[in-house]
Amino acid sequence: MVRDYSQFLPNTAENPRTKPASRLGALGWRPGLAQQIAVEDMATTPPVRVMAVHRNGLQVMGDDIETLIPTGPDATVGDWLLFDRDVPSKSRVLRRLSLFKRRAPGTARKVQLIAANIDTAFLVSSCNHDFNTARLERYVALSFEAGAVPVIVLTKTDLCADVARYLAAARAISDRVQVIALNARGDQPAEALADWCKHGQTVAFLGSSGVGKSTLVNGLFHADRAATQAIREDDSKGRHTTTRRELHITPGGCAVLDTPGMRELQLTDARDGIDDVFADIADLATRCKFNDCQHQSEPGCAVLAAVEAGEIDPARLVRWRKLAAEDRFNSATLAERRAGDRSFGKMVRNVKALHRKLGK
Ligand SMILES: Nc1nc2c(ncn2[C@@H]2O[C@H](COP(=O)(O)OP(=O)(O)OP(=O)(O)O)[C@@H](O)[C@H]2O)c(=O)[nH]1
Ligand SMILES: [Zn+2]
Repeated sequence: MVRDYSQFLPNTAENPRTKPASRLGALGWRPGLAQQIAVEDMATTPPVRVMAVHRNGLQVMGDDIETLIPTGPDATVGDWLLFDRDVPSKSRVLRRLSLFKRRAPGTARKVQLIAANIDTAFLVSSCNHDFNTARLERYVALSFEAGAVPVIVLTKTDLCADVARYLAAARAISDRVQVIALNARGDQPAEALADWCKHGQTVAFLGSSGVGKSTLVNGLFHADRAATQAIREDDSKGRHTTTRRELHITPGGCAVLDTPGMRELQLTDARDGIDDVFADIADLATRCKFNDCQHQSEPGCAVLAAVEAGEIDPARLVRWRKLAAEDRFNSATLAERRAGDRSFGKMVRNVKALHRKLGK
């Protein structure tokens, strides 16, 4: 059977007038999702996107559908469902193209879905003392792990005398991550983020409170959709102004997520994402003499050799170890944690010792 998905594809910029913009297209519908459903089923179980998660259900939207599905499907904001008209709560969740998740606090194994089908994760930091390399590395690892493309956005360039220094530090994080710097309050955001905010794309903003996420979202909408509040001048910390967890579609057809939950993301099962950020170190580690090399003091350790040779920044090695340890700890079950408490404590001491040894 030949499937024709053309009607579900976003209109291209070249032919915006050929037909009215498909709502599904603006919502992010695309071939990777369309191939999960037979064309003849599109009418009986039409695709809908989860626009918001409420206490009493999921707010979904599709072509000619806008409704609340009572709690049932194990879905999160950004998910695509095949809407079951007869029994909405039995709507099937489509395979995700990306997924941000975290472990529920308190329990060892329960996974909470945060956001699904995010194409680009804007990792926002301002050019002031909010800037923290380790935190950005963590967000980059999470984004890689989730399957989203991370882009680092440095804000408040208008208040900073040395933007180049922040740019250099952010660029050093990974050569796979683009970095942009801007004044979020000006009219730069829409243009600076345009490459990632095209019709049919879904983007999310991650970053500490007060770094300018809502301001950037405003810039994309050219309107005051997300309320921004005055920042406390003294410590560069913003007040908590964002409380919603939903997708908004810009006039240009880009779905935008700005959710508080994304800030508190823990590293869980993010081993691959971490290795992507620290690809150089992870590569070297495969060349250590011992398979289980801890890169502490083992003979034939390729990582330590590279540090000694000045090829690897020792501070970066320390951050990699911390991130990997955090991931291991968060990913472990309660039982594993208990059993591992002793070795975890030992590992922490080892990292601290390495810290001291390297004079960091
Ligand atoms: N001068 C200047 N001010 C900015 C910039 N970006 C954000 N601000 C200001 O910083 C304050 C906080 O910005 P928000 O956009 O609310 O920050 P947020 O990241 O959304 O904060 P939460 O909602 O708490 O997570 C506001 O007063 C903004 O106007 C910037 O690039 N330059
Ligand atoms: Zn080693």
